[in-house]
Amino acid sequence: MENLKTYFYTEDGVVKAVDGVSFEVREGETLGIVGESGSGKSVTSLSIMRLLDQNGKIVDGKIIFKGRNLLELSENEMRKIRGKEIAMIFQEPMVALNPVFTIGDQIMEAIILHQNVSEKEARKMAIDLLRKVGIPEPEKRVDEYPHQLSGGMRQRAMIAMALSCRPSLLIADEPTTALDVTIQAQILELMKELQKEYGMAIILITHDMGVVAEMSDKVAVMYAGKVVEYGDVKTIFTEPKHPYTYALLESIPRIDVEQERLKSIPGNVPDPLNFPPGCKFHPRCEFFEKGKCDVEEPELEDLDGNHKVRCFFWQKLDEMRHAKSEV
Ligand SMILES: Nc1ncnc2c1ncn2[C@@H]1O[C@H](COP(=O)(O)OP(=O)(O)OP(=O)(O)O)[C@@H](O)[C@H]1O
Repeated sequence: MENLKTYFYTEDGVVKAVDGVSFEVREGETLGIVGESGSGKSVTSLSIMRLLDQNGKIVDGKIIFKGRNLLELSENEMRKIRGKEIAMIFQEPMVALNPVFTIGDQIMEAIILHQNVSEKEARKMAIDLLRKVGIPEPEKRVDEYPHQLSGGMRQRAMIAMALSCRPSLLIADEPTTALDVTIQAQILELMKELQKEYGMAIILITHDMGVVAEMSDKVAVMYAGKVVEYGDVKTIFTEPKHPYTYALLESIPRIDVEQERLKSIPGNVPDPLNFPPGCKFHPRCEFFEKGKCDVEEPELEDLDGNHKVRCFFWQKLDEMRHAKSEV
């Protein structure tokens, strides 16, 4: 993705939901996109699929997938890519699953739409997929309706449907947020196993830094429609440079340190119709400098080719962290 800009045109003004986002994800790799609610994570992924609400428009940028710019394809060509080459799973499987058709019918439909197989073969493939994603008694489950499955099983069924055409890219938007922690761990493990087997790339959207640490190779931290920090997972977790990334990391519960209360980030995500001038994070930032941060917007600075940060004063955070670690 190169300099993607996706705007929404509303009665109250223009919402710059995604404003100049760039990243890269390769075969077999997982990119985590992390940030609070409203930072533009979902709009970024819906832009890749070109499935925006009516009032949304991609106004600039490129999305190069296997050498082709998705933004230049006709709707017909795009339809061949959706679901076959690029698949998506969501937090709430009922968004993707139709309540009036059986799980099997829906997986078979996806298979038949993109592959030249008979109904009988498609049914067998659907059963095999359900088995692969860990659904017990798949021969029986294939004829059940979504409401007959538990939340975790529905999530597995949606993954089966998404994987039915062996996509090269899977976009997972908060895939485990609605599940309890043990099921969450199982689903993440399943995604990792399937990724290894299929060699697919994953874009994982989450607000949970724990999930990012578990799953990602690279991380893009988003704030108010922009990437504020980008790097490999180890760098982001051990050497965060942006005060927002640092604050997100500080708000994860830890078992190695005694904590009376979890830290939260003060203030709220800014109103997209009324972003603050300068750096959009400055009203919440402990390193804010008047006359600079509230006036100019920092560029995404490339620190060493692999690590990028959008902050004028990232050295201040470094100094604070190093001073803390010496205590
Ligand atoms: N159809 C729309 N019209 C106007 N604004 C929209 C529309 N769709 C999304 N937005 C706005 O775009 C911004 C980014 O939304 P997005 O859903 O990408 O955030 P997110 O980071 O995925 O948050 P969440 O974790 O809550 O899903 C938000 O301010 C949202 O209100």
